[in-house]
Amino acid sequence: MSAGCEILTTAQMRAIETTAMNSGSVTGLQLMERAGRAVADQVRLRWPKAGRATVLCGPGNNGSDGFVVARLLRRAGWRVRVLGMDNRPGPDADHMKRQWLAMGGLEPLDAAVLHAQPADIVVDAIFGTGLARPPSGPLAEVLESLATHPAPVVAVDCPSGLCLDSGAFLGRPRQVSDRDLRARLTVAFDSPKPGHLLERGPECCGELVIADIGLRPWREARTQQPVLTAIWPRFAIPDARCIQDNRLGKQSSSHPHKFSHGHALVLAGGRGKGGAARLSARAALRIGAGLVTIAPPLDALPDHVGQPDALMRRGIDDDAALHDALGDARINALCIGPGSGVNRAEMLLRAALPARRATVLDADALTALSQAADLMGALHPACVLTPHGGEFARLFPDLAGHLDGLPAKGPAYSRLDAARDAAARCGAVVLLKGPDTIIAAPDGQARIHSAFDVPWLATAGAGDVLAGIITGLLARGFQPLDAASLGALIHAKAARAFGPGLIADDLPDMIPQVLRQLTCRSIR
Ligand SMILES: NC(=O)C1=CN([C@@H]2O[C@H](COP(=O)(O)OP(=O)(O)OC[C@H]3O[C@@H](n4cnc5c(N)ncnc54)[C@H](OP(=O)(O)O)[C@@H]3O)[C@@H](O)[C@H]2O)[C@@H](O)CC1
Ligand SMILES: [K+]
Repeated sequence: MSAGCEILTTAQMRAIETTAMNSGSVTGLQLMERAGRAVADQVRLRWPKAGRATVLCGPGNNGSDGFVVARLLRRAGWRVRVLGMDNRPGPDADHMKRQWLAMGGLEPLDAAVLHAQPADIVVDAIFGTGLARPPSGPLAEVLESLATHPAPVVAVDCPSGLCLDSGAFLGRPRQVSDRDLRARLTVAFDSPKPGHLLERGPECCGELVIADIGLRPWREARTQQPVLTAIWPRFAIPDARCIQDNRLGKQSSSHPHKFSHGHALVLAGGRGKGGAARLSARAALRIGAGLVTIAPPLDALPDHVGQPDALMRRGIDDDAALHDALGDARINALCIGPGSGVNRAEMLLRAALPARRATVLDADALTALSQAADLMGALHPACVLTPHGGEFARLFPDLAGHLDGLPAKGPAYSRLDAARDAAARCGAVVLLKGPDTIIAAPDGQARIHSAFDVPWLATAGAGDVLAGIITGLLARGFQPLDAASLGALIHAKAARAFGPGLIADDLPDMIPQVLRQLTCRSIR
């Protein structure tokens, strides 16, 4: 699967910047000038009529970018105030500051000064990738008062205080707060960073633009493959790094047969409890699994008659019956957990995991896993775990614990770190659900999928549908990391296409429309 756009950590970004400068082909001053120009250009694009800008410049290079923005906006006819610090910057930063001082003044970076005069925009260039600890003293006061400032905020690289590796505000609770600094627009450089997409990042960055500052040759010269990518990123990016996957709609042979698209087995719960598994099974059919069988206990088979007719039914009462069913090697993907009940899930897992088929563990299967330590040891690389935050905390309490409390220093431990650590520990793919869904593989590869714009996806049964989509993709032969990533993408796209008012039952039937969008040429 083409994996979308690469995400760079702040350390990787710094390394690329250093390599570029050491090559002698580009200087730090040139990079700063390009960064500042990119921000000024975006401001002028959105506010074509010159107005009043207040630019807040911090102690490091983020602040230097701010001085460039101030200079370029002044040249473009804006009335510009700059609030800055009386610190001793490095030579490049000093150069940028002097260039500004040749054309304008410098007021103290102070909350009262910020509010002393009105502005049409405020440019936040206080902290960027170098934020190392929670802001304190007067800088913290400026940031607090900026959060309630009436003018739109344009953030240079990120809203200041946001840790670009985790998406948490350093020194602040991780939950949503009225005191969060929310930018209207964030202009970041070269590549998105994890914090743009995780936790508070997407909401607080506002519109995110990734600006090209000429570092591409050094980014591409690195030998290692990207290990962290954004799936179907929804931000503007200046190059063609976002490639779509064309394999989804393709038949796997020139004479396709239903078995060439796999056979998914969805284990269901007892009488009257089959709805969740039916949602999963319907989604597995819609995503294109060749055959889908729903398997409740024998006495619950009548619950599933004709829903839908394409669904096959088979009674599976116990682990022995599942073991028998798995004698058919064509059954190549299992879904265990939705509506199954915890005891039944545990029994089924004991039979299923040794068979080493591709297996999605959701809902009750995750609870069963958290209660039986030996099952955790039976997981294998073809398993996909799909916990939400609560299930994750039951499965990996120590990892979830790292996310509690105030993030005290950067880079803060992130949901990405937690998902990666969990995948490495259990040897399976972990999809940690949320508005920022993270999909992590045991080898460290990870993907982030942001779906902050579809809050109506948080509806009963939506998780069962996701489990079914992933199971169907596994049946079709997608690797676990790809199946989980594409599953998250298609699930959110289906919800987006339906719009508010969605119930989980609507999701599977939106899948054909999403597939047409994703693979329009190859599916026809
Ligand atoms: N990478 C690139 O390609 C390019 C990057 N560019 C730009 O550079 C930015 C990164 O610059 P940067 O490394 O100087 O970091 P930045 O965010 O300005 O802050 C560091 C300063 O803040 C200080 N400090 C830290 N925490 C603090 C706290 N809580 N309270 C108080 N002080 C604190 C810290 O001091 P120290 O920790 O040493 O005390 C240091 O002085 C990046 O975001 C982008 O805008 C472009 O110009 C060109 C291309
Ligand atoms: K900033």
